[in-house]
Amino acid sequence: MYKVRSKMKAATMNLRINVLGARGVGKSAIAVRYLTKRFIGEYSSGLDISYQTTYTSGDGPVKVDILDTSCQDDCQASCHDVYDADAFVVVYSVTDTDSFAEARRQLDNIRSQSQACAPVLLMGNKLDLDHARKVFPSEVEQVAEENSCQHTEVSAAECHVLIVNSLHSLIADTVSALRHRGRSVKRRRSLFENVSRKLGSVFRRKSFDDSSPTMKKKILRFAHNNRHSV
Ligand SMILES: Nc1nc2c(ncn2[C@@H]2O[C@H](COP(=O)(O)OP(=O)(O)OP(=O)(O)O)[C@@H](O)[C@H]2O)c(=O)[nH]1
Repeated sequence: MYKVRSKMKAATMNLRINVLGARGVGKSAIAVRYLTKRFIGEYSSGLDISYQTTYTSGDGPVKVDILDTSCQDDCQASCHDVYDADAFVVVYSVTDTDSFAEARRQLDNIRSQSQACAPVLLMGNKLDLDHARKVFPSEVEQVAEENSCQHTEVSAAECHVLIVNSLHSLIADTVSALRHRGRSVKRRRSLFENVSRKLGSVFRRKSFDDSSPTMKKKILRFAHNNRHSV
């Protein structure tokens, strides 16, 4: 009897996450924080940038394309491409009610497009400016519930931990949703942009440990409420 060795590799899954939201809410800051753990303060505006990273799930590697959309608000609302993704991060600023209204419009658009069931993370940014908060948790919870999406609040300026945990949770949900729907392999055009190598020399490292005591408290409270580990 001969032993037959299978050389078949587990299929690699590709998925795309689009980051949407009003201008200046911190979409680029969040994407760059997730990919490099760093915050540089100023980011190029007016261009869609696609980044690629690999997430390791229990069933093997998952190639993740993150599209940081940067078109005008009215363009985002009408541009079909921005809704062509497996999952979405919809960003608003906790200090800006207009940006939250724009986030609601984006959620409506996502839910009325072909990706109506795609996992969505509603992300309030600029939590370090909590003293100037204009968007309150009760209304966010209601909108998140109406749209069946996860929600969290972060500060791209202060800490990467919640951003990383929230995005990993979104990716894990997306992988299991796609596997449930029986999609093992999906190929998408991807543009690789190694932001770490390109911008690494000008980044200033800032982590949870560097955060102020007040910020640490806020982060721990949100981590507890959202069941993340810091
Ligand atoms: N205080 C504070 N400022 C932030 C934070 N995140 C981003 N910013 C600032 O907000 C401004 C806009 O950030 P971007 O990441 O360029 O925002 P964007 O949504 O990508 O902007 P567009 O590409 O023009 O749509 C920059 O000056 C950032 O430094 C944050 O968590 N806290």
